[in-house]
Amino acid sequence: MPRLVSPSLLAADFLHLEKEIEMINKSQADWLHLDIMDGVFVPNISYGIPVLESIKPLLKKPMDVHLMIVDPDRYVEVFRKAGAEILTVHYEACPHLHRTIQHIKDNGMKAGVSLNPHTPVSLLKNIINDVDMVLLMSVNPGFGGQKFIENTYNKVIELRKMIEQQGASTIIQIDGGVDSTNAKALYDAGADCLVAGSAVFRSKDPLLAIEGLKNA
Ligand SMILES: O=C(CO)[C@@H](O)[C@H](O)COP(=O)(O)O
Ligand SMILES: [Fe+2]
Repeated sequence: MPRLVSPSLLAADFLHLEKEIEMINKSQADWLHLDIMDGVFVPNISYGIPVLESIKPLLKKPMDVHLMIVDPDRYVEVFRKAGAEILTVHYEACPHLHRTIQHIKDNGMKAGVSLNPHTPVSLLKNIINDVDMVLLMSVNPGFGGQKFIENTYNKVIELRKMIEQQGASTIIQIDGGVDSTNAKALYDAGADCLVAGSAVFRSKDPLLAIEGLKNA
């Protein structure tokens, strides 16, 4: 199984984004995680399209875009044009999830679906073979720097079992409160990709923090 690390830009120094992107390029990070929040689906507003467009020419890694917005279908083309390679939508925001996933794939991107901490993994049974990635939220979406929810381990194990039983090749991504204290246990439980904001950008040595997560 791959061990991927996708640092979340939400915890970066926004006054010096160029420096932060150069650090990501030099690092062992596999992707860059970009959190888009609309103040409606989640009680916070982050950053948007112009920031992604500015970063794109400098960034040498795939853009892993996590949409925490209502009606994400409306913005699929916009995020492809802004440079997204992976586009993840929330289960809770998509009444026609199968159509939304198809829409993302038709635009040449990998499609992900994210579950809030209270949303059961079992609800993915009829979509798991169609998605490239499942993002399990290990905090309530909307903010960085929150405490990891321990029940996430049970969800990872259940999801890994579902993926194997249904012969899918879906990547399991974990997002929220990930750091050096839980990274190894998450990989051991069956996670493929760890998102980390504070643990990377707020650390004294972000390059080392990324290396630590990758080799946990
Ligand atoms: O999607 C989100 C929050 O809603 C995340 O991607 C956070 O940005 C992760 O930050 P840390 O919990 O690692 O500080
Ligand atoms: Fe995220």
